[in-house]
Amino acid sequence: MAKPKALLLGDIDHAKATWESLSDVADLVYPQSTNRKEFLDECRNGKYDGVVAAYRTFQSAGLTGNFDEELVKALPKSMRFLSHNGAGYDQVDVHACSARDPPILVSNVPTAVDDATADVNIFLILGALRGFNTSMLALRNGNWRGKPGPPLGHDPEGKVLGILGMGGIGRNLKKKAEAFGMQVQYFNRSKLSDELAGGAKYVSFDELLATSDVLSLNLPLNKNTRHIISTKEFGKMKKDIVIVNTARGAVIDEDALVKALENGQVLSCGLDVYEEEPKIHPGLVANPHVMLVPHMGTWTVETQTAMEEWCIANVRSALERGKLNSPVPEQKDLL
Ligand SMILES: O=CC(=O)O
Repeated sequence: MAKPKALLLGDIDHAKATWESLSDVADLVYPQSTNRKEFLDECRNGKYDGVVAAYRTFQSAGLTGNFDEELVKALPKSMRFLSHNGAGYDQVDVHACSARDPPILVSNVPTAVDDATADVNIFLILGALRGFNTSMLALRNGNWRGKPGPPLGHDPEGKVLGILGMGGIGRNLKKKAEAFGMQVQYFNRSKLSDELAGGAKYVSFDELLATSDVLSLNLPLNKNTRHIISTKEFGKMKKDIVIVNTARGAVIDEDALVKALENGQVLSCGLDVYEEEPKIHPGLVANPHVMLVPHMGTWTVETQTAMEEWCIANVRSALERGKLNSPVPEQKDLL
């Protein structure tokens, strides 16, 4: 009997041997196309017929575009599983995957990303509180600390950290921030159990905005969270708040953020993610009070390896057991 096929969209850099070991249960197939149109043509021309599971990376959107309704409809009927390499899966229209007949079940990578992302979060919190960017820029421009010298920074000790979105990364960040003496409060769609909250105070969204010294965005991007922080929300915050985002750029309205920085409502911010990556709002690039990292939350050998292994394990499980190990929560009714 012919083996099922497994399709790779994007690159595997660390777990190559594990990917290749899937050839004991599947024929491994790779796209020849170099853009979305060609990929859609390949799908429609039957090149991927027999593909049961696909593995995709965040960067593969450069080839296929987002997994939107058009793409989902073009995929072969044989395809039942999509293993997405990333915690955030806003590039995948899960609703379209569920609605297709037969549905495509989607998995993501929770937990493996938590430590590295929360580390970048802490780096950005400390950097933005201390205002390191101005003097780091001055030094590289040959001006030592710049003139008239950098403004004094602020200690994390005793500051209130508001975490918006208390999933795995938010909870990991909480523990790290407490080691720096920060007091943690959070808002989440639902209150966590005492055990998961670990003593962090649950507050309303408005209270989080009004009483945090540092606000960290740790929630997924979806239609309910796009621009969850915009002009109205900045207006409810403490003056001189520090904003940090390692989630997805579009949870903040970048235009509104630039204005809030310019009018002094926001003291400084630290960003790893942007609304239109790899483009960055010129108002952010121009502002020395903004720490900018080019989407590197999970960019470590250890974490990238763990994420690849995780996704391949999802593909193997799909092929061998007809089940994903870490299905996305939106599809729990389909399982
Ligand atoms: O951005 C990184 C991820 O979603 O894992």
